[in-house]
Amino acid sequence: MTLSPEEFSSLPSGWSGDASGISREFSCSSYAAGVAFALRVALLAEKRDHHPDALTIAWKKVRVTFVTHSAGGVTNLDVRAALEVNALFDE
Ligand SMILES: C[C@H](O)[C@H](O)[C@H]1CNC2=NC(N)=NC(=O)C2=N1
Repeated sequence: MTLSPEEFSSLPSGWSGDASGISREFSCSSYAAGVAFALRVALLAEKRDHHPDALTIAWKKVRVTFVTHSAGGVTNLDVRAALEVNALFDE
């Protein structure tokens, strides 16, 4: 089931979006730290079998976007993934 408007207003810290996906941009201490973080996001996604729609590495920044492709919108799977990515970043 896709998120209700109320659920969109209480996304995990730093995340925003709409029915097309939720995203957060993470600031990293260096380009290499960003690449390492993106790899950890990718490995988590493999473990959970829930993958970012987009995982973009830029200079000292990583942007992560989730949407549940099979549901055609944002679901609790995406919110759970966002929380886990936040926890990875905060480790
Ligand atoms: C077969 C496999 O479980 C599916 O293709 C999974 C993989 N990862 C996925 N990730 C996301 N974000 N949405 C999906 O619908 C999805 N489907």
